[in-house]
Amino acid sequence: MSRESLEERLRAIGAERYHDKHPFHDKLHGGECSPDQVRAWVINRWAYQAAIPMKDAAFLSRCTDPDMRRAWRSRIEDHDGGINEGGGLRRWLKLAEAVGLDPDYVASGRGVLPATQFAVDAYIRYVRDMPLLQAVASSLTELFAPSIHERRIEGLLEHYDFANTESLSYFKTRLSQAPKDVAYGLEWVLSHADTPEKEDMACEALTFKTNVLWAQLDALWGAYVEPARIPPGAWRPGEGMA
Ligand SMILES: O=C(O)c1cc(C(=O)O)c2c(n1)C(=O)C(=O)c1cc(C(=O)O)[nH]c1-2
Repeated sequence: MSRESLEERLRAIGAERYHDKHPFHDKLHGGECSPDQVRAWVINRWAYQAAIPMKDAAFLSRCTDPDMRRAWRSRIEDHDGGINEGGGLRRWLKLAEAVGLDPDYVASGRGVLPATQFAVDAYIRYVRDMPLLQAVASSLTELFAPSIHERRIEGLLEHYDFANTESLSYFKTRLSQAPKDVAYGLEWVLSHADTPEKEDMACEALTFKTNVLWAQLDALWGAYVEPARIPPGAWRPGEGMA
């Protein structure tokens, strides 16, 4: 198989399985979420945001090539940022504040749905334990992220009063960060997946990751969209407000 055909296979996985196809995103971007459904999304998505620098730290801990570590470490800087200015995580908390939540409540991780926590923990473990090729390939959902971020910025600005440049700064910033990460990750996967078995491994990793993302939205839908069924211990409307 050629590099081109592997890239085609990877893109086909995104076209079929990426979470931009999930009905929760249609509802969110189309202005059909209630304020509490938006809050539930912000609280649960925090769990994913918080896991990302942890999985990247797990990645760095097993990476023996200094050049690769140098290229990869900016991912942690993007999310954690410096002591004073912070990074993506702090920008996410701006969104939390804008939708009426107490940022300390969101940052505590309390109220996150059990299935969401299982999914994000599985992502950290996957990156820590699987062959490096799969650890890298699992990040390639970011090939498809800029277009969903663009659609989200547009949809939220159109439909919700809380949306403005400050509250949506997380997504705006990702528009320039994600392409640099994914260009590196894709090139690395295409040049290291040099046997049919390794190509399959890369595709399996990307499929696994689309499942991590999809499972989070299924959990959200089951808990907060009618007929809503909020699991014990998960966030209930009214809790964690500013
Ligand atoms: O809003 C989204 O749909 C979305 C999806 C993804 C993704 O595809 O994993 C990421 C992000 N956002 C994101 O903001 C982000 O920083 C990010 C890092 C990673 C990763 O796997 O390393 N994915 C994503």
